Amino acid sequence: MNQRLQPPSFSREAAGSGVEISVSDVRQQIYLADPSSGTGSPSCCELGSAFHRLIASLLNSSLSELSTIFSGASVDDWSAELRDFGYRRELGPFLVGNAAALHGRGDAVMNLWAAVNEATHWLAELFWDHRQRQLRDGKRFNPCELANWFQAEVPLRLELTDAAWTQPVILKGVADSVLSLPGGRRCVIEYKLGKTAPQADLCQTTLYHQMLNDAGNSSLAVIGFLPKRSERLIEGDQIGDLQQQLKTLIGKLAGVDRPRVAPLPQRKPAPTATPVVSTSNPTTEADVQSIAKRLKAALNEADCESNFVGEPIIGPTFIRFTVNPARGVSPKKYLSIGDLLQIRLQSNRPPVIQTGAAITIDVQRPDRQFVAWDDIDLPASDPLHGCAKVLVGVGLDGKVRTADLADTTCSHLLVAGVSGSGKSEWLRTAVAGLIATNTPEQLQLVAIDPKRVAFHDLQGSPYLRCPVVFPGDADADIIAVLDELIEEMEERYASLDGCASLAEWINRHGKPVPRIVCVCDEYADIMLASTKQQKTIESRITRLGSKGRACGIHLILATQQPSRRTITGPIQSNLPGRVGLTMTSATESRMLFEQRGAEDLLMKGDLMFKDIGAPQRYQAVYLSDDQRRAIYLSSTRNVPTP
Ligand SMILES: Nc1ncnc2c1ncn2[C@@H]1O[C@H](COP(=O)(O)OP(=O)(O)OP(=O)(O)O)[C@@H](O)[C@H]1O
Repeated sequence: MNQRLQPPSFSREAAGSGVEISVSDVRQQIYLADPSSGTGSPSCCELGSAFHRLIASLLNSSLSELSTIFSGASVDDWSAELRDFGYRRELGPFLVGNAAALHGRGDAVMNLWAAVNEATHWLAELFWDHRQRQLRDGKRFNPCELANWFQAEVPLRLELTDAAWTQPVILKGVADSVLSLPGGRRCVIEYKLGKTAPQADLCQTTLYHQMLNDAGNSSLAVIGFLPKRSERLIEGDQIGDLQQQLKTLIGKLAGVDRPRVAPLPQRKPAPTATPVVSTSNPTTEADVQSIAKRLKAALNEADCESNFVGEPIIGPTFIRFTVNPARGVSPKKYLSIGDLLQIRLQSNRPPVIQTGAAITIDVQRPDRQFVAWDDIDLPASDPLHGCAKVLVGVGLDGKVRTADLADTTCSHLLVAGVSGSGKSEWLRTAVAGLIATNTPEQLQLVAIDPKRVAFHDLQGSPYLRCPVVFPGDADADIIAVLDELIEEMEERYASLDGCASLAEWINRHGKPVPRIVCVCDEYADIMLASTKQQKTIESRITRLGSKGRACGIHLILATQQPSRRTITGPIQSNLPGRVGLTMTSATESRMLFEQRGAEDLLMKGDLMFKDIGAPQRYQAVYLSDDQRRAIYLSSTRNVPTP
């Protein structure tokens, strides 16, 4: 059964003066919104536990055992000895003892074995490096010293409070491992076996990190072992925004946040845009009541008897109704009645229906409003750093949503949508937002434009790092452009001089270094030119995606065709922020968000955005051609600095 369709059931308990919630609950909720992992089946869980026991047991070995294991002459010898020892002590007995339960699960067992190989090699390398350091310092190699720095299965607890919450939340969980380094620094480590859910794993580790008392002086690492080892190490001071977003999610899950009802926004239509359904009268409260009545009747007709929860919320593009299914009605059923609701509500497209803690039904607003640039407040800009926030759109609460490129959860963005969905407009407005909040010393743009119309107006802008690249022109060399960015990235890393990030370097030296944003419309057109080109471009994107953020280099890539051919594994995992405009099918929506829904969006800048948790719906900001040109060609920041 599709787990996403079940309402979440959290192990919420009243814990004296607060609501208790576990880190696994939070992870599960993020995972269900983005279920790209294969975790969850009992046999896999059993293998996962065996894997964790194996690592803990290796690290708990005695001095004489470790000395024997590490008596060989190379790191490969150490790795082989460690693996064989682990097999004899933990894995072999586990496999024999569970032979019946593992019958028919040969693939899973082979995966476990591959992960054990990767993990023992990782440990062998750690011990080898430690030995080199000890020898360099004139000390005797003592493997137990390093092993003792690891503490396995560490129980953690944290009380969270917030002025907007009705009561505190007690967060509990058990971290896989805490590494205590000399000098007091600590690192939370989560070991991941099998295909990981990167976002859920990062969030889980971030919470454990926050639960350490000395979170400011510690870091976190998520280490995956399948199909190959992958390590993601993050310094504590880089995850402030993620922690804040997680706190908001926790407040919701624990049911302690106070509900908010947004006022009815009446925004100016954009000069060139026409409403989806023409109406001379703006939506009134009476109209909303009438739509609610028709919706209720249609739900009853579809055997989805529902109770309406709270007031409908009116956004610029649609009206959101929140409902609870009556007893006996499956939440899954709502996902199959979109076409009927569309007919009964006489709208152009089926409503967007999302299931989760409650069911939301987004009905097209009869007098669709567009969000004009002049009506929004741009994000604040720091006098030294500028601003790394990209305009995403305006939400149901009337507030502007931004994607912070400095944040790990959306350091690079993938944008997708059919022709006419508003993709190019979104990219152009995103670029305008960045220009308006930075000086040319704080921001440099690299624009790649296969359609030749998306960034035409940028030519001549003082923010361009190099002239706009028009693939197809004789002198346009995309690979060379990406290679130049990689070279810049490596140079920046080399000159960080002990600073954990570019931001820290800028603070230390008190002068700006430009953030570089490479924005590319229709990247799939370029990538799919040939198999060789695909591999080459993919490898460049992977390098920039995995290492670019810390030194201020970011990618924003757009495509009309979100398919397996264009959103390949490396691109999926290295471009974490997602902007989805209208798609042709639910399959495409799943490609980007792991859930359906984007196929029912209403074109013209109606979009979903996802960094952590479930995707949220926004209306993109509209910028007229003249305004955009003026912003592109100006050389000063347009917003006041705080
Ligand atoms: N945020 C917006 N607000 C209002 N109208 C919009 C918005 N974004 C796009 N539109 C309207 O939708 C039309 C199509 O947008 P756009 O050219 O960006 O689509 P696209 O997805 O890039 O399509 P293609 O790939 O064919 O170029 C625009 O001409 C504009 O009228």
